[in-house]
Amino acid sequence: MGSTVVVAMDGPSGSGKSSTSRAVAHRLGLRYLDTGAQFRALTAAVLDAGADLEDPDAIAAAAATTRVESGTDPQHPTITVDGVDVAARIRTQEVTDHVSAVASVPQVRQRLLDLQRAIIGDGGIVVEGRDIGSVVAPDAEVKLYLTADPAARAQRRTAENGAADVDATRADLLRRDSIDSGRATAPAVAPDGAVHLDTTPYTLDEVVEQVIALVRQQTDQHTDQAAGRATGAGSAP
Ligand SMILES: Nc1ncnc2c1ncn2[C@@H]1O[C@H](COP(=O)(O)OP(=O)(O)O)[C@@H](O)[C@H]1O
Ligand SMILES: Nc1ccn([C@H]2C[C@H](O)[C@@H](COP(=O)(O)OP(=O)(O)O)O2)c(=O)n1
Repeated sequence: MGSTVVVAMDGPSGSGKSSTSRAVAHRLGLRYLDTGAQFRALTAAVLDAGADLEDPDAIAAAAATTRVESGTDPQHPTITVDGVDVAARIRTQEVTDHVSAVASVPQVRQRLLDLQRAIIGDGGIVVEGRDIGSVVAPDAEVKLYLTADPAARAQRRTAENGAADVDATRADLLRRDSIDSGRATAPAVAPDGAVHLDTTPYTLDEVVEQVIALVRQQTDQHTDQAAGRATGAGSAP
């Protein structure tokens, strides 16, 4: 696999972005970046700083001095805040409850946008989130928009968390969908040019196979186009 490819994977919670991205990156020898984990990490830092979560300026100030680092090995992704491992902390209900509010603050998004683009660098990476194909990497060679029925998403999340209350999980997913897609800065959208994949009827393995086939097809197309440009193929004599 060409090591400069960027695969942008967007979609709502529980659509399968993380598990699909990690498996695809591992299979294709690419790096992996979970941008949701970065927003969760800044949220944990903002909570620890005791900032007023109703006050965007207070959130921005608390986030401004926080150093977030992401390890991009798809088999062992890591996330630290000021050098401290926060992998478990960012999955707590407290962080989940507040992450969409923190992610709505423009200064928070700008700070992470700079970091995300620095990590993407020359590519060779699968990046997942809500604004990857639209804002972070609009020139990505491969753009995917994953969805699934809310019932399936809630069922998946409930099983993953070992929680009992599917209805509460579903309500929480829909609450975050609404904040994420309604915010003014970089709202969660289906990016222009993204291939829409409804994962509801497919197993994770089936989705991974479909995405790998698409990445191969799209990157072959790009290679063909580049070769065409190099030889002048397709242009007027
Ligand atoms: N196609 C699928 N079918 C069934 N379960 C899936 C599928 N894709 C992902 N899952 C499971 O659903 C849960 C949420 O998936 P995840 O990849 O974390 O979604 P997202 O990153 O979009 O929130 C995980 O436990 C994962 O193993
Ligand atoms: N690129 C991104 C990634 C996540 N976010 C926000 C919106 C999401 O509700 C939270 C958490 O994202 P995450 O991908 O961890 O959420 P789930 O694992 O799907 O529950 O962060 C964002 O605004 N932009």
